[in-house]
Amino acid sequence: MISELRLYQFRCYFQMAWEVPERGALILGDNAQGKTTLLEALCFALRLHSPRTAQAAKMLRHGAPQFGLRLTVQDIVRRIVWNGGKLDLRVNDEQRADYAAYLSDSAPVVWFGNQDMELIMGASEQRRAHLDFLGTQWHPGYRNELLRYRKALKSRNHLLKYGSRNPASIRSYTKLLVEHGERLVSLRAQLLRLLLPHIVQSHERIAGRAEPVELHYIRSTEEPLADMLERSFDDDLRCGHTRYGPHRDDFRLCINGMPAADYASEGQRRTLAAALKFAQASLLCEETGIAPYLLIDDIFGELDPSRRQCLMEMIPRDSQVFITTTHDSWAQDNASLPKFTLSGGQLHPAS
Ligand SMILES: Nc1ncnc2c1ncn2[C@@H]1O[C@H](COP(=O)(O)OP(=O)(O)OP(=O)(O)O)[C@@H](O)[C@H]1O
Repeated sequence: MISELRLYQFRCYFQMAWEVPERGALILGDNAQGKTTLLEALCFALRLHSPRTAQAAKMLRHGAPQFGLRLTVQDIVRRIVWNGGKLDLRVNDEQRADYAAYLSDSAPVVWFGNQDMELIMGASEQRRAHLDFLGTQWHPGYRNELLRYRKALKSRNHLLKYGSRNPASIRSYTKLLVEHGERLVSLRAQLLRLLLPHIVQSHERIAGRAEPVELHYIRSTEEPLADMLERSFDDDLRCGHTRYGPHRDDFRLCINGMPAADYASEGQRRTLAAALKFAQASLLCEETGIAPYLLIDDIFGELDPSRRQCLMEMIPRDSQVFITTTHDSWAQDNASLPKFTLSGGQLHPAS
């Protein structure tokens, strides 16, 4: 459990220290007070991942030269300093050489923000990002394959764009792309198979009735990736980028046999998106044996009281949970978490 968080020059926070209650907290604040930023800081300190940006530099307070995060989890202190484009990662003052070393003993996280409500209908990038964040927390090999795939893709695209006179070099990256791409696809498909029963269960609890839910992995090509990349070589050269592979894959949720993105009502899509998030929490519990931290950003105020109650009951018992809201009334109704108000970058226990 997290017992303390300290921020330094992190987005809107100049300096802040917070003694974190054992069960987590419900954080109430007006718009633009730093609620999402607080959850982002927790997410980054735990997983080196921000759901808002892929560039750590964006988290730097405007005009500041560096930012720092310090998280105490039981008797372990995790510390991150970003300075001049470099991240210094330490656990109990010992430097961790890279992301993988820092993450190796950090607990999983489930992030549930407002934009996730659009997960079913939204762009495929959003669903891939969602799947990859889950995958990297589920299986150590997933992160490895994903990073190697991305590296090969970046190099191949660079050559396609700027080095077209050298097809042999492009083909050497194609080989790497296929090798890591196929492994990544098979891990993603395995992950979706494991996730499905958790979604079915969560969906039934939230919707209050059983409806057939399916989950399909959609490849950007039906052909083996190696064949497709060979066949599209000239077109890729003309376009200057790689048009097939796991970076273009997607997954689709179906309800009652029909794709939810095309046929489900808005309410059904939101229920499915919530089910997907809570399924993620129960899958991570089951697969890693560790209750994930839940970071829930401003979604509860939008839901009716019975649905809120249902979601609260679905939070894994041992999870530490952080919920933000602008809705005073819902915060007052909810007696189960310690409450704080956030204003001007400072947290205060709510009376
Ligand atoms: N890098 C940065 N440096 C300084 N301030 C920043 C930076 N990035 C964002 N901000 C500001 O931080 C403030 C708080 O943003 P945040 O998204 O955390 O607010 P919030 O309380 O979640 O608001 P809302 O309820 O509207 O979602 C905003 O005014 C935003 O413009």
